[in-house]
Amino acid sequence: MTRRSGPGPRPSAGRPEGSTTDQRLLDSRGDSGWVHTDPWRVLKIQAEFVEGFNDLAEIGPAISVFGSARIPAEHPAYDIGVRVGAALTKAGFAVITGGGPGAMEAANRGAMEAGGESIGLGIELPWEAKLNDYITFGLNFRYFFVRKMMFVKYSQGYIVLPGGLGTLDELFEAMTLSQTLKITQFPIVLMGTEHWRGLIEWMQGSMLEDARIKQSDIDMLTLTDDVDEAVALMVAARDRHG
Ligand SMILES: C/C(=C\CNc1ncnc2c1ncn2[C@@H]1O[C@H](COP(=O)(O)O)[C@@H](O)[C@H]1O)CO
Repeated sequence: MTRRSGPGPRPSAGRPEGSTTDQRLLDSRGDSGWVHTDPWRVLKIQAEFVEGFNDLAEIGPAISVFGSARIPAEHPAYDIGVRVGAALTKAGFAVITGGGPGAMEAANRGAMEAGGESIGLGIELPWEAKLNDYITFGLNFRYFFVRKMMFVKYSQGYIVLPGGLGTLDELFEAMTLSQTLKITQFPIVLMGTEHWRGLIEWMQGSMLEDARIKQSDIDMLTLTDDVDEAVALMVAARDRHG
């Protein structure tokens, strides 16, 4: 794992050419050599947990903001991300993102420009993926699963902007953890009614209709276009539960 504090040179993901650490752990079908090295990987994984716990332990109340890595700064959702980051800062939260481009950069930018703590938890990817320029403290993880746990552990709620597979992964992990009471009192706001309405309707018409989920599972989501409403929900949860 690599670390960056404040603006300045960004750490590279620190990986050899051609593959990532996650790939070497997960994508090793048929090569029995890996079987013998896998146990030793635990030490690397452990080290990543230890460093993450150590580096993030002192951050105050924080909210994670997720969303598409692929939107340009001209996209309307980018502006929403900036406003979300700024409003969370003004409400006293640190802002945590995946540290990448698009919606992540937008939320980090809003937080940093508002003078707040802007945290990026980046991930080693097969292509050059740098932390964005609006981060006051950044970490680059090798393992997706370690990084995903850090988002949940060190934030008090999620604000989720329109996104793709990565965003859905982060959203549904939090929903599953809430459903199974692994996390409690964890508000999840979906920003962008146009983008998210179809998903909610499908959940209602298919998953709920077929009794695969309960209404309370859908009710854990708040759908809005209003940045102030999204942040007010986070503030209310913080005030209720400290
Ligand atoms: C697409 C490009 C770079 C991607 N870089 C990323 N850096 C950090 N985190 C990322 C990146 N891509 C995805 N993520 C995580 O998933 C979510 C966004 O994924 P989506 O599929 O775009 O919805 C995001 O919240 C991150 O945590 C090159 O420009």
